[in-house]
Amino acid sequence: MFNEISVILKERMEYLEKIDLADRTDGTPRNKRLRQISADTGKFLSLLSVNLPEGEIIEIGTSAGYSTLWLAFAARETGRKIKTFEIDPDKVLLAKETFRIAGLEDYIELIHGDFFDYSAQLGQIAFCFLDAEKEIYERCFTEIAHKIVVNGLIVADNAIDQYEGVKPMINTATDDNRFDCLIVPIGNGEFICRRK
Ligand SMILES: C[S@@+](CC[C@H](N)C(=O)[O-])C[C@H]1O[C@@H](n2cnc3c(N)ncnc32)[C@H](O)[C@@H]1O
Repeated sequence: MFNEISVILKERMEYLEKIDLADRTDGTPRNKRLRQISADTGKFLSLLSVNLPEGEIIEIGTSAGYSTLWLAFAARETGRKIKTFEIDPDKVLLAKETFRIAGLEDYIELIHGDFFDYSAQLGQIAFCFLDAEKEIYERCFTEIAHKIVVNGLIVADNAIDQYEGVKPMINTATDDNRFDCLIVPIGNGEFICRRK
């Protein structure tokens, strides 16, 4: 999977990595920064999502599509499709560009809007990557927990570097007997919930 990343795709990933790095120091306002996952986290998401049960694969918080690309490698491998949600119009434009350049549009459905306006319409979910504002993590968990299929996963980013923000979700999920949960120290810390 990782050996099949094309030169064009690698270049787009490096381009986004550079913007993300510059964002962190050049005074770009927080809501306009790309705030991407690390490459290691991306590989981890690919590996986790390549062997999923039946159900939707979703991402909450697309930004410019960097994390979506990693999920899309697995989707290409397995012939599946990701639904990714992004509320910010400028980031939607960047993400569209990313998916077009990467040639992975067939494996990605980009939805411009607030995730909560769409969550009720979702069917059974096999995988959710949660990477939006930390204040909404617990609500996202509550909205989707009952839709996660057996052996399905929720993976939430920033469980270590923004532990206090993610804590309400961590506590709610850990207390929920339907899930086995663990924080994995990769990238910014990934909180994984597996539906029993
Ligand atoms: C941390 S960034 C996502 C980074 C991206 N996952 C990556 O690694 O490339 C969080 C994104 O979530 C988006 N967002 C926040 N609340 C949202 C909501 N309710 N629905 C959809 N997107 C939302 C923000 O606009 C922002 O672009």
